[in-house]
Amino acid sequence: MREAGERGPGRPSRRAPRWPIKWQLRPFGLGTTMTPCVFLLSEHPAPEGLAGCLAGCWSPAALTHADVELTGLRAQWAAHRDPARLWLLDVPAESLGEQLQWLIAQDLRDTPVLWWARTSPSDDETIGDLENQAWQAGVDDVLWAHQPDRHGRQLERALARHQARGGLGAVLRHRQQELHALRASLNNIPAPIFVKDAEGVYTECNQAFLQYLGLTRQQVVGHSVYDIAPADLAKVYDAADRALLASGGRQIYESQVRWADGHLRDVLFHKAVFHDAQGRPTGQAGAMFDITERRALERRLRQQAETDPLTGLLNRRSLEAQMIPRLQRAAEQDQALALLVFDVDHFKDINDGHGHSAGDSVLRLIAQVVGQHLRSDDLFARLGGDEFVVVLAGIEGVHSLAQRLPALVAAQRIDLDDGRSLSARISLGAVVLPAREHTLDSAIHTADLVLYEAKRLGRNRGVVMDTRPSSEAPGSGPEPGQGRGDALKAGSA
Ligand SMILES: Nc1nc2c(ncn2[C@@H]2O[C@H](COP(=O)(O)OP(=O)(O)OP(=O)(O)O)[C@@H](O)[C@H]2O)c(=O)[nH]1
Repeated sequence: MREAGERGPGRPSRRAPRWPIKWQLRPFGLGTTMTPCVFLLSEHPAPEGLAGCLAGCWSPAALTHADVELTGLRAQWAAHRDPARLWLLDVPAESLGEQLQWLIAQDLRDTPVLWWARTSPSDDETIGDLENQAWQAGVDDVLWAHQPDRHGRQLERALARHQARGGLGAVLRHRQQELHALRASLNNIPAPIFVKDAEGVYTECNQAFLQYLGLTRQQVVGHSVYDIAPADLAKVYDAADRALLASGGRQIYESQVRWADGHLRDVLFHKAVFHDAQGRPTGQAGAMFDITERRALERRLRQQAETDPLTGLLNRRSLEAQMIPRLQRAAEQDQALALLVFDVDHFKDINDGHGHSAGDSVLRLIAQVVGQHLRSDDLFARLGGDEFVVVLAGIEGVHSLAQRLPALVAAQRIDLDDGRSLSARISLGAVVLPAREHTLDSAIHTADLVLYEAKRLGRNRGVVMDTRPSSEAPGSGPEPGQGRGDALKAGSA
């Protein structure tokens, strides 16, 4: 039996009968060996010609196995299903396709199916149409009742074709074995794998996929991402699927997937489209790779690379990186820049007198106290040793902050492990720089000069220098006690 739609064997030749049908059927294996064969009979009453011919060429033993049954076919079939029998199925012409579908469902695809058509069309065109229709439906050949001289050859041809290709059933069995092996392989792959059709419906997945999501095969196959994933993630997958199908190629992207335990995991998707014979995208196959641990490690490494391990503040390198867009924006938008630099007074004495770890505690405490008085968009970094820098998001409040911070630090007491306690002081230099291009280094250098001034003035204080020319200063004028144009303002804690 051919698969529906397969090309037919072509029109039988119209030659004169050569042998009686009995003789023609004998050599084709329809004798004692009983090649399984299904005849679809198109009309009532029974085509006795055919039945008679077949009976005549059958050995008596084989004939006892032959069912010549013209009605109640499906019930008979279900009761006596036996591929070694000859089946004559009564099929009206109009339901030929339907009957073939039913036969296909019976997995009889390695059995030749011939249609005994008792219709006697008058013209070649009608014959051709009906034959085409039959071949399209999957019939191996059409035996016209009014052309008995051809039947032997037609039957021979149909059987030979089946023998030559080992029977479509064998091919299907082989394919089923391949599919089985493929599924077994997929199930052995630890990465979750899935296949979806062009509408985004899952058609296949492996065990790892089911385990990863904590779902059963029934919950996945036949369903879409909207059935198995949280709505927000399903939208992401759906958009990616559509983009992939439109591109017709491959896709790699990162997203998250709700794990079997309900937690979200970071996942890398690798997907590719597959196409039909005409090159149309018919679906996609993909694999998921869990990158949660890798992402966490990357985050840790990035954090280590960007932060000062003692205080958790930005280090100099990441401050530089974050300052690039800020300095650029300040230059483009004519914004002044406010920057504070401070260090611990006589820090060496703290280290020498209380030990290095006491010095570390002082640095940590200062970072914590100062950090509490900054805004989230201010940048706070430890430049190294006991030197810190703050870049304010705006210049407002720079004077009060410069004066408050030394006092806030001085008010802290640090309890040491040996029961003693100590306090620390800081000196701070702040600059307000005019709106033009600056580098971080030049800004820090200017602030450092102001910090030295604070040290010179006796430490434990903040000094502010506003380097803006008065023309750039806002109309509000300086804050009380604030100088302008390279003026210094010092305040002690
Ligand atoms: N505990 C500790 N000490 C450090 C660290 N890094 C640098 N230091 C010490 O910090 C001290 C810095 O001293 P300086 O800034 O040169 O001088 P100072 O004693 O603070 O004096 P002034 O700045 O003039 O007030 C040195 O003794 C360094 O060894 C660190 O991570 N932890």
